Amino acid sequence: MKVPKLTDRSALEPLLNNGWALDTGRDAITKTYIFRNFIEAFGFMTRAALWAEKWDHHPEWSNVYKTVDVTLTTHDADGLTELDIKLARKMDSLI
Ligand SMILES: C[C@H](O)[C@H](O)[C@H]1CNC2=NC(N)=NC(=O)C2=N1
Repeated sequence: MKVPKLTDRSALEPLLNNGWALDTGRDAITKTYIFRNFIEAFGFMTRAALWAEKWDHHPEWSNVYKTVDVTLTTHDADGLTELDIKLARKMDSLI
């Protein structure tokens, strides 16, 4: 299903004030989460994965020990959409 690109960029503002940054190379947002240990990091990924699957919207992410690097963008739209805002907010609520 096609989703429209984000036109109201003001929706990004609260996220950019909460650790998210605009990717320099493309229309995406990124955040690095650092947890106390691997189990906390992996627990976060597990919880986020369930929402990603439920919403059929998936992060690009990697994990090294207690660090999780996340990039959100909508591949179908080749850029940011409401789905990325929604998933970013959800991820922030899961830490
Ligand atoms: C077929 C399936 O619905 C699509 O491939 C979904 C899956 N997850 C997705 N995740 C993200 N981030 N962007 C997409 O465009 C996307 N598309």
